[in-house]
Amino acid sequence: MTEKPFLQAVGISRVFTGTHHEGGVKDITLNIIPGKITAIIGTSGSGKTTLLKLLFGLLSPEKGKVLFEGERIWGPEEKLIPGHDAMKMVTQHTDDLNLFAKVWDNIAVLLPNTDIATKQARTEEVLRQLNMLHLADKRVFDLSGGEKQRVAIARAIATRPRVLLLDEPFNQVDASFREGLQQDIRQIVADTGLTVIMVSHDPAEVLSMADELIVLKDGKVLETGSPKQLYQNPANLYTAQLLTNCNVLSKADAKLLGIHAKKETVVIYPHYIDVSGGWALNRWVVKNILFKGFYEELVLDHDGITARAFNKEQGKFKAGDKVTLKAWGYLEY
Ligand SMILES: Nc1ncnc2c1ncn2[C@@H]1O[C@H](COP(=O)(O)OP(=O)(O)OP(=O)(O)O)[C@@H](O)[C@H]1O
Repeated sequence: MTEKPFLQAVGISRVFTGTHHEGGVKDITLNIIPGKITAIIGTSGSGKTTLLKLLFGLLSPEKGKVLFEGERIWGPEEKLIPGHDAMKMVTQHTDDLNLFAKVWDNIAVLLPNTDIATKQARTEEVLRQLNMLHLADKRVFDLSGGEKQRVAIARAIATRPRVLLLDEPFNQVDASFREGLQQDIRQIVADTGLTVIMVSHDPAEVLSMADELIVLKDGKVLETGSPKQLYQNPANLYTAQLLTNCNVLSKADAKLLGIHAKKETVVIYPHYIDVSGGWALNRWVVKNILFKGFYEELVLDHDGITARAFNKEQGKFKAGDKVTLKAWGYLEY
């Protein structure tokens, strides 16, 4: 017997027609890999949240269907409580928390009273997984935004859903907290086989957290692949620009970095550019130097053409220096 696909979208569309533009998603077919983290990425308005809501059952597709292990996911027009029991969703708003109850009770309340020992053990386990055990007796009201977000995720996984959908869950969380939470979610996925589908704007986040990326453009899937594949070899310029802050030059301008491309548009990641101060081909001028911690970003100009390069030997250049650029890697479109 062949195994049923896990979570599938089959030709789903949901289009919103506005006065100036059309939004939503159009004719999407995809398979979510079980036990992995899939991130949906795309520019603002590309349909990420719409796709997440369709997968979860918060929206009904106009065309096509969403299937969980072969079973249709019903939307709000079709079922009083839409979606599937095996799925839980967390957004950046932690609305469903009981602010005046303790962290412990926010989790425990979701678990059945039939076996108190099991209920206690599960609440403790979930709080431990999210590094919240030391805050168990605090009221949610007194927690920081990042801690509240952890409680929201703990609540979502308490009843052991098989799929967790996250819509920009780390938006309100500061950088240091964010990294810890990302690692904890990766650990939970590794330990429990939970499947996570997340929407994120942050390239660093999706690159380090996801196993699989779905790139959306104008409501359609443009490409899919692992973060490494799509970072190193994106099939589309759009994807390269989503994942990196890259230089995009014309074929003619790229010659100024020693590139002889065949196609019209050349993408060069800033860390693929060597900057040297030799005499021979001093064509570029250092316009600005931005301190970035362990490296600096050089903003360079050549008669109105701008390029950015990273330099780890801080202090080597100053504004106004004439330099030579040599790219040792590039992509062309
Ligand atoms: N309920 C709705 N009614 C009308 N238009 C909608 C509705 N929901 C979404 N849209 C439109 O559909 C498009 C896609 O929206 P969606 O929220 O899915 O995009 P997104 O990629 O998640 O954007 P962002 O990154 O800005 O959150 C947008 O143009 C949006 O205005």
